[in-house]
Amino acid sequence: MENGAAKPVIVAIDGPSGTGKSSTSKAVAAQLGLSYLDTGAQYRAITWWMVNNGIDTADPSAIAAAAAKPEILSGTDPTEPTITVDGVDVSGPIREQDVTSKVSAVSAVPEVRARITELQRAIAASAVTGIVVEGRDIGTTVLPDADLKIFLTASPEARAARRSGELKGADLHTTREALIKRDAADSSRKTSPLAKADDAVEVDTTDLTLQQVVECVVTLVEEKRAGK
Ligand SMILES: Nc1ncnc2c1ncn2[C@@H]1O[C@H](COP(=O)(O)OP(=O)(O)OP(=O)(O)O)[C@@H](O)[C@H]1O
Ligand SMILES: Nc1ccn([C@@H]2O[C@H](COP(=O)(O)O)[C@@H](O)[C@H]2O)c(=O)n1
Repeated sequence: MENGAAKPVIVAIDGPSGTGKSSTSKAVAAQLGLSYLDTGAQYRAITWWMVNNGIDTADPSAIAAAAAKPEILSGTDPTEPTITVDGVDVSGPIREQDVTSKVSAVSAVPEVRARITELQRAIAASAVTGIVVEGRDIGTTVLPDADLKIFLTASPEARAARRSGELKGADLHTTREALIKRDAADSSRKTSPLAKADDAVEVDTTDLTLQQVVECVVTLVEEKRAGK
């Protein structure tokens, strides 16, 4: 860049549910002074709006017709990420079971994906030092030219154990089945399914601590920046 400032670095982190995308992305972004975008929160926010406005989430044409209506704003400070819909803070309600069970159906609708993808690209383009963007299709569709693409994985057992710890001891079997069901829906949709980009680095987090995963990703970003 002309003034000698470093070029913004764009990091895409994708993977199935519970592999550690949010925890890793926030920590990496905070450590490296980058912005952070949780794209799952945006799909959850539009799902919350559909439910609250009486849209039938089993009816793709009703979802498509309403997709442009809600105003979704994401705050990208990794130490305090925010999400609002029409000015309302929805960071709590979007994590509730009702939204979780409906988000895959809403996010499969092409008009929803087009709208949210446009928002995501605009946010990434305006990140001054760079950004870590996490989701399901960031490396494949949203930011195919990202400087670094990571695809996190973990066994269903490890992911269920992590989630049930988070949900204060929710039943392991039920949690595992719910994760597998959501991943299957996200991987099999026609538009921009959950997938590893050909040029993504796969990191299996099953036997790694969160700290180890963060260190691994930070090292990969630093190597990229150094042109290695
Ligand atoms: N390597 C790890 N070892 C142990 N626990 C972890 C690890 N990575 C993340 N966790 C924990 O697992 C849970 C899920 O992590 P996180 O929310 O980051 O996953 P995610 O991939 O973003 O999930 P989702 O896609 O469903 O939002 C959190 O409680 C987090 O603290
Ligand atoms: N890039 C993305 C990100 C998320 N989704 C959909 O949102 C759901 C919730 O994501 P979480 O990360 O908050 O669990 C997810 O199950 C997908 O349906 C998406 O489609 N694309």
